Amino acid sequence: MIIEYIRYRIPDGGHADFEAAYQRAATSLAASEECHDYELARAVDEPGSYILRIGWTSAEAHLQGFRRGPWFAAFFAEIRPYVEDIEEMRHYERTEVAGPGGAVPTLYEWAGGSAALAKLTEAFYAKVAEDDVLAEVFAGMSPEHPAHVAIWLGEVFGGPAAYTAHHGGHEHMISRHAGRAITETQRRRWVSLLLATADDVGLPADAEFRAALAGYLEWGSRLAVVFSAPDAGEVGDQPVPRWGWGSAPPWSGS
Ligand code: HEM
Repeated sequence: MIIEYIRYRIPDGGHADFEAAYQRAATSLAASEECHDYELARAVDEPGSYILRIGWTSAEAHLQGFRRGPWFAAFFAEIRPYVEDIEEMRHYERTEVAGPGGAVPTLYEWAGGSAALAKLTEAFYAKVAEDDVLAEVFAGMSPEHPAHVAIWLGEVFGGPAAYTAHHGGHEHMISRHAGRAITETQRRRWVSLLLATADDVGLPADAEFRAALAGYLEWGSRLAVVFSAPDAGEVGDQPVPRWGWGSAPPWSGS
């Protein structure tokens, strides 16, 4: 994705009209298939300074697609009066420097850290050993497996990158599923048993945490099925994924 930043300096007395014009122009952005997302922010310490951020699928999609497409005329009609107020208009690309700050707890912290995740996977794989669908799948499981999965989950949920540092990272995890031909029945049982175990061991039961946990388990387990298929291709070197709160951040009670 390419990010376009447009900085405006709007003279006194014109701020409300400017924002209203962009509110109308935004319907064209929302409808454009080249536009990923957009956001207009106003400076709090320098009234009249605005920054518009638009995520485009690519610079070419913006310049060749949007500008020549069906939505541009209506968009430009709204913002044309403010073209002279533009101070900067550039396309940017993301760098590796990005991440969440400390204001929102990670899922790892919310869950209770490494001890809580280790308790979860210990209890889970004890149940797996007794399960009519899963026992056979994990019959040859190494004794360290529960601890390793807890370390994996910890890294995915924003804790220490210990699986990457000490356990072979993403590539190793993928290799442990390769060729196992995990079925949909096995996957579904794996997820439902793990969610039930989350209740048993007392992981936070709030709606936001459980939605994020269930979302990751659905996503990850479906990928495990894909990677375990006999005809699965090479995955290549990738970082361990990170999973966050998604659309429902932790409830602060206000
Ligand atoms: C979100 C979903 C999943 C995650 C995060 C996950 C995580 C992992 C990890 C980290 C390992 C490697 C452990 C190590 O380093 O020793 C592993 C291995 C394994 N996983 Fe999964 N897994 C998932 C889904 C599944 C499912 C759905 C199945 C089957 C129903 C499955 C079956 C296995 C098996 C059989 C192994 C090898 C165990 C051993 O021999 O030690 N996994 N998994």
